[in-house]
Order: sequence, then structure tokens, then C-alpha cells
Amino acid sequence: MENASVLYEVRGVGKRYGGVVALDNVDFALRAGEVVGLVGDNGAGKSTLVKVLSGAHEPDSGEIYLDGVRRVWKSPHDALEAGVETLYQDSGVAPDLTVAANVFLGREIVRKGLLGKLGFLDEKAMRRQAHAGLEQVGIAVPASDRPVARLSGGQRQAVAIGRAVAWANKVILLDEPTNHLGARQAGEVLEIIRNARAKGFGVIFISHTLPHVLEVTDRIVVLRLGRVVADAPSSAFTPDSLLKAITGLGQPEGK
Ligand SMILES: Nc1ncnc2c1ncn2[C@@H]1O[C@H](COP(=O)(O)OP(=O)(O)OP(=O)(O)O)[C@@H](O)[C@H]1O
Repeated sequence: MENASVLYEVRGVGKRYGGVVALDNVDFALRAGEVVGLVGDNGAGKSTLVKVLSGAHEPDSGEIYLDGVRRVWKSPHDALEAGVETLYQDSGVAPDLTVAANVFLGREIVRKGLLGKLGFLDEKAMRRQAHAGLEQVGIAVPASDRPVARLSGGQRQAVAIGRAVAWANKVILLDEPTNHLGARQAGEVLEIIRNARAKGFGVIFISHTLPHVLEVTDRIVVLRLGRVVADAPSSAFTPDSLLKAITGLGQPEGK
């Protein structure tokens, strides 16, 4: 392994949709206990890179490494099993189900137990464990037996993120997790991300909300037209220089 601290990495990744080059020779690395911001204008290739990282798309070229081991994801299930948890943009939650049921949704067949082995689906145990799981990641949800439809938008988002963080065991991909949230709720989501970092997860934070990116990330990777045009510690960017990197405006080389 070239760099022992790198947790998740892609090298030289390319992806086309017909004649459109969505990703062009992209290198991207994430370390444990690091929050990396992935930013870029509409169509820059962020969602495509997320899909490659989450196993939803196979890249046309390039390689994927997790824990220094070359991986080929045939489906999102492969990546999930290996420890790559993804919260897609607006993936949300099932409104008619309770908070607890949402936390466990689809998991019985994926992995055994959130906080240890769950032998059977005991409603009470599920509620207790869902609550404890969310609490562990810093989320106080009013009542885990309440249907999600009766929570506020921010609380629903918190449940979706809490679910991702509670189940994660290596990498968490968050695509626009603060979208549509008010300032206080967005602040809570950023706090959840900090908690996840403190637990040693690698977190990828995709967002158009640059103040959130600058506030919560350790490093920022900027994509433009499918290429990485900047990769630097967040402290190296100002709001203005980050915007310029994204748009390519005001840069002497006219990239
Ligand atoms: N299924 C598809 N078929 C054809 N072209 C696509 C498809 N998905 C994405 N593209 C194109 O690939 C490029 C990268 O798109 P992508 O969705 O990855 O960008 P993005 O940075 O996530 O944009 P946004 O911020 O608008 O979500 C764009 O030119 C887009 O039009």
C-alpha cells in the first residue's frame, strides 16, 4: 500500500455517457477521520463520482481501492457490504414507517444487528436499538415509534443521515445532506458529520452550499467538467477562491 492512512481511493477514473465525458482521469482519496468536500458546478461530475464510489456505476477506466485493496463493485450492495454507506440526494425516508422501522429498513438482510446481533425482528428491541443508534451519532429524535411523516423536514433528514452514520463502518458518502434545511437544522447535520469524523469514519460531503463545505470539511476537492481542478486543505480556500475554482472564472490560465 502506497499510503497507509488512505482509507478509500479512486485512481484515474473515467466515465462517459455516450459522447459526454462525465469523469476524466479522476484521482480522489479519503483518509479515516477525515471529512472531504466534493464540490463543482452543475454537471461537473459530482453525482457520477458518487455513483462510482457507491458502486452504482462501474467506471469505464481506473481503479478503486478500499483499505489499500483493489475493489470492483458490481452493485451498491457490494460497496455497502464492504463498509461504504451512501446517503443519496433527497433519498429521504419512508414516511409511513416509524423512525425505528426506517433505521432498520432493508437491513435485516444486509447485516446482522445495529448494536450487536438481532436474531429476530422484535418491535421493542428494534425501537430501543434504533433510538440508541441514533443517540450514539448525536441525534435526538422525539420518539422512535412515531411515523416519520409526523416529523419536521429537518428531523426526517436527521433520521436519514443518522441511519447512514449508525450503520456505517468505514466510509460515509453524503450527497447534499443539508439541502432544504434551515440554519439550525443544517447546523445539526454538520454536528453529526463532526461526530462521524471523531469516530474515525471517512466522510465525503457533497454540497453546493459553500459555507457548509468550508465549515465542516478538512479538505476540498473541486471538479470542473469531469476533472479535478483543485484538491487542497479547506483552510487554503476563501469563499471567493473556492467559487473561482468552481467556476474557473478569474483564473489566469482560463481553465
Ligand atoms: N444518465 C446520464 N446520461 C447522459 N448524460 C449524463 C447522465 N448523467 C449525467 N450525465 C452528464 O454527465 C455530466 C456530469 O453529470 P453529474 O450529474 O455527475 O454532475 P453533477 O456535478 O452531479 O451535477 P449537479 O450538481 O447538477 O447534480 C453532465 O454533463 C451530465 O449532463
